[in-house]
Amino acid sequence: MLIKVGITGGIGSGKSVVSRLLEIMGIPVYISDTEAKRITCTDTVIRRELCALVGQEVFQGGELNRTLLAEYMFGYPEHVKEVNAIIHPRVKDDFRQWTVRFGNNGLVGMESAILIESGFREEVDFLVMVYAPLEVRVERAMKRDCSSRELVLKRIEAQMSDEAKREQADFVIVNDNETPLIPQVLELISLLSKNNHYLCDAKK
Ligand SMILES: CC(C)(COP(=O)(O)OP(=O)(O)OC[C@H]1O[C@@H](n2cnc3c(N)ncnc32)[C@H](O)[C@@H]1O)[C@@H](O)C(=O)NCCC(=O)NCCS
Ligand SMILES: Nc1ncnc2c1ncn2[C@@H]1O[C@H](COP(=O)(O)OP(=O)(O)OP(=O)(O)O)[C@@H](O)[C@H]1O
Repeated sequence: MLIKVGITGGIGSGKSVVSRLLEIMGIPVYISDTEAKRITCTDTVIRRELCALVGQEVFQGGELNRTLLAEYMFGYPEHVKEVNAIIHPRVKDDFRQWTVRFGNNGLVGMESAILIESGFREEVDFLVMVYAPLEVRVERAMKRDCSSRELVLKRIEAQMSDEAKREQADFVIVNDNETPLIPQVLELISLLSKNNHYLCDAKK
């Protein structure tokens, strides 16, 4: 059986770092945000529906007007729902098609900050939450995005809380700059792949 593991966590928790480690260890990971952005720019049905919802200007010269879409969405939870109802079903289909290429064995990942909110929980067999304390996340996001504390906190407030994510998760990876990260990722792989055998028996 192909085992699908979801990787979620708030801004700056370290999802991308964990996904990268999994990829280095040979586990393909579907990065939902990247794929959602690709699909949004290429899918004609999404284009048509987004134009009908937001206005024709949402695509300019064939390119998505990210500023306009961001202005339309952020701060308006109803708008976020409407936009996600257009984009996320296509992402779900794309993820399902992506998994087919890996056959019926092994382990694959799906990374998304909004995995639970987007209704992708049922798409994965296990869910891992990457956790870091609030202050660590704020510092990391500010440094990475050259962002202000206020902006990072505003984005954090708009996301589902860590407590709510933890309730839905099967495992927590602590990425707090103190707990060693790689042993946790190795243990996760080992736990999830206990039925996958890679080593040949020397006696057979
Ligand atoms: C709306 C867009 C144009 C804004 O782009 P921008 O470069 O300004 O912001 P960025 O992508 O860095 O996102 C900013 C923050 O908003 C959150 N966010 C992004 N998209 C969504 C979404 N669809 N629903 C809820 N939160 C979102 C991100 O987690 C991030 O913390 C862009 O995020 C987008 O194309 N989103 C659609 C893709 C998507 O649904 N991604 C979410 C993961 S599946
Ligand atoms: N254990 C760590 N040690 C040092 N730096 C780290 C560690 N974990 C994450 N970082 C750094 O913190 C920043 C945020 O990490 P990352 O991009 O993986 O978070 P994320 O959860 O994917 O965030 P977002 O949802 O905003 O994309 C990055 O610059 C990353 O290199």
